[in-house]
Amino acid sequence: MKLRGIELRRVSMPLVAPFRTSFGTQTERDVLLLRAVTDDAEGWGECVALTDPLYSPEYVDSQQDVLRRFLLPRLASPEGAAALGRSGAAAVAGALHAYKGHRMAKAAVEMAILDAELRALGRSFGRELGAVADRVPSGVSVGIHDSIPALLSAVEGYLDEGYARIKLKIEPGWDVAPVAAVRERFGGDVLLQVDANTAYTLRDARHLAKLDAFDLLLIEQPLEEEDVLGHAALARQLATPICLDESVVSAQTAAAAITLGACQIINIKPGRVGGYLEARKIHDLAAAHGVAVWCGGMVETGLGRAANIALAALPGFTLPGDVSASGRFYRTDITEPIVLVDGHVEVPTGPGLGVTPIPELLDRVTTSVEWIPF
Ligand SMILES: CSCC[C@@H](NC(=O)CCC(=O)O)C(=O)O
Ligand SMILES: [Mg+2]
Repeated sequence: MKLRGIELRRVSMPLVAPFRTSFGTQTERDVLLLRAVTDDAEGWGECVALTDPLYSPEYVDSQQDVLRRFLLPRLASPEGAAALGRSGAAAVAGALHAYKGHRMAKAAVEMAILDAELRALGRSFGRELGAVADRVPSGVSVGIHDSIPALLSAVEGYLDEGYARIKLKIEPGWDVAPVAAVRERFGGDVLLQVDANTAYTLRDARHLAKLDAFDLLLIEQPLEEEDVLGHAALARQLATPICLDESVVSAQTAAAAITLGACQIINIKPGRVGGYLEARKIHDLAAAHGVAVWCGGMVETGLGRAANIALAALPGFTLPGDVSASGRFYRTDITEPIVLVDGHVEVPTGPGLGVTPIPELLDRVTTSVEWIPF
């Protein structure tokens, strides 16, 4: 693997509707894409950092900066180039380990190099990661709405589209009532879960226990990301399984959370944990402990979406993921749109990601391009 350089490209994609969570409302996605150019092929990576550091410490400008000033020069150094020459994408995490954090930037560069490597080999992401299915069920994430009727209308639309599972964003003041209304309107058979994005504290335990009445699959990240012991205490007070998202940033933190009883389920997001190879490690670790995992989403373009679907096809991903169709968030994706068929999305079979940006669509949303030569 000889890397000639990496393009840092920013694209701005309007969302089809505002997406409100406990930490804010998004109306467009400012995405950092990486294009790795090697002697044998080109590969694409997607950095999932949001515009503001409200989901995690990373924000998109910080990730472009850390790539430009630290991560890419390290990979371009003689040691980095030698490691890449020997082991390709498998060398990226080790080569960048000295730099703390910035996992979303590290994940994006590993993804781009892995994509180039696999395209050159003619091997798909799914084949490389260990996919055991050619399609996976898709859940859908539903934001906080202005009213219960508006929420019910949105949920009805997603159920009509065939989504296999409904996830409701919640926050203090918008939790028990919307969940009860969805259960009342659509019945007990709908697979239903909630995501608080760290909005509660342990003092809310008795209130959160009211959600036990609604047969939820899980409660995702109720407490702040570093409160692992708080999640363990909360798990002892709730019947509904606790699922961690923001708290799990590596296989190490996944092991600690499982051992401490802080979670019974894990939402795996490759960008959050530093890449698809670390994501697979967490999948393997969770399986060894009998912990179910599912693939989370960060409102990715079709590039990240395609890679997530390949990951979601691994055997331990036993719950529907946030791997929804492109149309959930975007009127026009930068790739061929990912579509929902009978509640499932197809695992791409082509080399690498199996999808590539459509040049004219990519150019239409591009806001900047920066070339980093190696
Ligand atoms: C902008 S919200 C991103 C984080 C959120 N992601 C989703 O709700 C799923 C988004 C998607 O389907 O891509 C989560 O905490 O799980
Ligand atoms: Mg979440």
